This record gives sequence, C-alpha cells and structure tokens, in this order.
Amino acid sequence: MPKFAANLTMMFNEVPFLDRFAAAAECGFRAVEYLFPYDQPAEVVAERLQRAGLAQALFNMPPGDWTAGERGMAALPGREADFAQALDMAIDYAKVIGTPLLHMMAGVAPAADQTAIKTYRDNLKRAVDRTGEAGIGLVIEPINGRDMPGYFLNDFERAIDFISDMDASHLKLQFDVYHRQILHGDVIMALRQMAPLIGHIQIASVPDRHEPTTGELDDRRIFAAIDAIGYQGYVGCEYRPADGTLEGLGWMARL
Ligand SMILES: O=C(O)C(=O)[C@H](O)CO
Ligand SMILES: [Mg+2]
Repeated sequence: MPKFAANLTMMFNEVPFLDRFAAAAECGFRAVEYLFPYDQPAEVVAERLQRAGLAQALFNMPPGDWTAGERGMAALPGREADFAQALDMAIDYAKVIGTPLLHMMAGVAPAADQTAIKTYRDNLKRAVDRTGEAGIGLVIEPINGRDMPGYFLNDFERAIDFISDMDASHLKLQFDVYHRQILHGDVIMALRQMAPLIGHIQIASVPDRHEPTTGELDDRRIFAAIDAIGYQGYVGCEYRPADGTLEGLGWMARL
C-alpha cells in the first residue's frame, strides 16, 4: 500500500491552518502537503511540521493573485518578473520548511498560444535551473478544465513533452489521479507508461473529489498499480471530505 500524505488545504479545515499539522499527525498521517504556506512565516510552518513529527511532501510556488482568478504565472506573458520573484520566495520557504518537491503552476492562458508556450518554456527552464541549484525537485501537473477553466497545462502528454524537452532529472510529473480520470481516463496504463517521469501522485474520488474508494474508480486497484510501478513517494490525499475529515477517514482504515 502506498504512503499517504494529508493535504492540509483540503483536509482538516475544521481547524486553522497551523493546527492542521497536529490534527493530521493525531490521525496517523506521517506526511503532509498543501497548496501554499505563504500566509505564515516559513519558520512557523517548519516548527509546526517538526513538532508534529511530520515529513513535508510538497507545496506549490506562489500562484499570483489567487482571489483574482490567477492559477500560477508560468505561462503568462509579461509576468516574468513576478514569476521570478515567486520562484525565489518558494525556494526560500522550501529551504526553511524542508520540502523535497515544489509544484510550479502554469496559470490560465490559451494552451495553443505560441507566446504563452514560449513564456512557459522559458519560465520552466528558469525554475529547473534554480531548483536544481537548491537541490529541490520540481513538478508540473495537468489540471482539468472543469475545476480550472482555461488552465494552460491541461493534457498529460503535453506535460510529458515539456518534461522530456527540459531533460533534467529533478523535473517530474505530478500525476493527480482525479485530473487524469477527468481529462483522459486510462489511469492505470498511464501510471505504467509515465512511471519513470512521475515525481508525485495525488488522489481523490471522481467526480466529486471526496474520499478515495467512494467514486467511479477502483482505487484499491489503482493503489496496487502504484505499488507495482515501484513508486516510492507519497500519495497526497487531495480531497474535500464529504462529511468532515475525521468522519471520512474510514477509507484508509479499510484498505
Ligand atoms: O488542483 C490540484 O489538483 C493541485 O494539485 C494544485 O496544486 C492546485 O490547485
Ligand atoms: Mg492535484
């Protein structure tokens, strides 16, 4: 069975962000991930993580103005300076908190626009170089257009092409089973084929993004496939509990 990380952006919303670390540890999680730590000083986040005895699996680079609808800046022409600043901030936080992986969000931009594509490539190269110097892994994640309309990176093969073009061993794919199923299906074959390039995996039920094992996929078989490809990282539980975090944790106990 894979090792699971609690996603503290979606789970444990019953308590404030900083208290979610202890809450996750009390429920038996040994690792956590979340979207953004930047509302808190990095030292404070690191202290909560350590006090709870948890490993950090991953977090995202600053996404731009989230409340205004921004979902990353890597593919946004004209925002290169903001992207570079966000990258610096993410690396500073990563060093203090100790994450092995950063997720670079692409942003909302037309997927076929040549200027957006060039901007994305240039920013990806910058992020590959900076994370490489810092000894941190970098991942990119295809996201479905129902959850994020207009998201630039909306295709798994395209993500694989970007990763292959960069030819950097610390740049990998964030394989979110939920997005894969909505975008393309064929989840287990994709896990097998993309295995060497997978740096992080996330899970949720489809279509409602609730607890694993409650949706249209056979998640037990997916976990077996993840083991079979030799994946050693965490599987992030990036789901919205259907009826309370604690009330919904039975799926893990039943595995
Ligand atoms: O939405 C997802 O699936 C993610 O993993 C992101 O990090 C951001 O929304
Ligand atoms: Mg995800």
